[in-house]
Amino acid sequence: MVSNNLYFLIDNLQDIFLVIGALIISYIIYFYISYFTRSNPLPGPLPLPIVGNLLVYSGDAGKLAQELRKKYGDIYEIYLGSTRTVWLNRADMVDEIMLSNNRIAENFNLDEVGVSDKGVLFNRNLDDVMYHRKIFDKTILTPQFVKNIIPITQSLFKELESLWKDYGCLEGDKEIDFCLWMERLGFECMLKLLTNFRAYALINYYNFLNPKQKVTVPESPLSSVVTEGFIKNIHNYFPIVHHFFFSVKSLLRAPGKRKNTNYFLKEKYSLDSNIMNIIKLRKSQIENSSIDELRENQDLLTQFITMNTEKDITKGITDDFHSEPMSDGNIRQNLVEELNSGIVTSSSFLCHMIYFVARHPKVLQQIQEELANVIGTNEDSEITFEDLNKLKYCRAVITEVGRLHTFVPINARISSKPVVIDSYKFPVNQHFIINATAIHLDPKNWNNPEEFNPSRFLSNDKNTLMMFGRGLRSCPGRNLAMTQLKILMALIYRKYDIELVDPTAPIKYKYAIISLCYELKVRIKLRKN
Ligand code: HEM
Repeated sequence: MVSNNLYFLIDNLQDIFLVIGALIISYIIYFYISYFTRSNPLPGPLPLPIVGNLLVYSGDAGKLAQELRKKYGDIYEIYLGSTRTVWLNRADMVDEIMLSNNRIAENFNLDEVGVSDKGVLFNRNLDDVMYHRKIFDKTILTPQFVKNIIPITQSLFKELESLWKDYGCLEGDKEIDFCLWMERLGFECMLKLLTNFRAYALINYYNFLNPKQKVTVPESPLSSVVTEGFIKNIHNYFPIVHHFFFSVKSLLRAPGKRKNTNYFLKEKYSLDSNIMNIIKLRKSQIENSSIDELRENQDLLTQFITMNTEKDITKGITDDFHSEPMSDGNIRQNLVEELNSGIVTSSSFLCHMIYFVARHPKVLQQIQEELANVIGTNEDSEITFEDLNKLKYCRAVITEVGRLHTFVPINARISSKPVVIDSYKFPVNQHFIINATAIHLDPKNWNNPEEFNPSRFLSNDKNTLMMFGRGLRSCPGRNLAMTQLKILMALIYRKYDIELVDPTAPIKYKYAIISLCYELKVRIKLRKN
């Protein structure tokens, strides 16, 4: 009896395997028939079913884009999972497509981390995106808002200098990791600017480095927030998105991937709950304050929370089509994106600038001459918005760093109408990847593109520059970032000499949507004159 049942089971199992095998083979045949008969075939590696070309992806999309360009030319196609993406590598190819307001297709796993239906960067709800962008245009993009970062950065830089002094690293003989200090400075500046809270990240980091001579951390409503953990969450935000974006959904939990997937989900959860605690705290403060008290400080968080409520302090930045308050999910995600971009992108950028300038003494000399001419020789004087506007060479240095080392090396758009590129016709909803690095290093656009030469931006028009993207989805923090980078440049270079511990080593960064610096060992010394 038992052996009869066993034979029956084995017979049926064989049938089941045969059916599954036939289905798989049919799918593979169907996949390759569709592939070889697709319209507009472009050069590119042969994709595999389900994973597409993701198996060739080793973690750096910027480098991959360059390698593929060498092999396949200015336009080629790559399958990210089952999505066919067309990669564009020349400035004249991207003009029209950059005007589209749509960035991310459905099947990139971003729903898993809750970023595709909230905020701006990866949100697929275009009505929400454009609404949030309108709000940004009336807040973070305005000169009134941007100006606030100047006193905040100057005062926090003084706090940093005093900690550096106590730490004994201003004599030029002690190594520090500039990247970690700048992330914490950026964190305090952005937290203050966007939420009007302090978390004392600089002091906490000093205490971590110097456990025997701790500095007292002042009382703060955010004292329950563990700043080092919070900063790690923020640092990890783009790596989280990168992990999910460049993975096939069915393999996210496969051995070898599962550990990272779980780690990143935990980090995102922790980031969200830290941000939610800040929102709850501000909401309770709003409940207990009059509208006049709230008007005294126009931080972004209070504006997000009060818009379209009876305590609206925003002077109507919303529009006629949106009469509801912003949802908690959108407040949270917008704040995550602003904080993250303001902290990690700007501090990584600053580290790259320090690195380039340290390797080009003539550029440093010109920066210092401009600072002396515009701001004067008093190394502790207040720096104003008007001073910063006169720093043309410093601006050129920042722009040249952004060109030579493209911070967002590849960018994405989806066509919102049919488009013709290089005589290929593409339908609506075609996914494009724009290789900004290739455009920044194209000899057709730039003389000696591999050379670090800030002076090119004193005369050259910047038509093909993609440092802050382009079109309706260009970076809304561009004015803020420029101002903050200039003020930090001024505060650092008018007073200190910075030496790379290993001047011959390449800078340490990894690709994670942006180019994320994770270590910059330097020695700092007060300037002699
Ligand atoms: C050096 C610093 C920065 C660089 C190089 C940079 C670069 C970029 C780039 C290339 C994009 C994509 C634009 C496009 O697709 O056309 C972007 C988007 C964005 N950036 Fe920045 N950014 C910086 C700083 C900031 C700051 C300080 C903030 C805000 C506080 C910010 C907020 C954003 C947001 C919210 C988006 C998404 C916009 C959208 O999807 O419509 N960025 N940034």
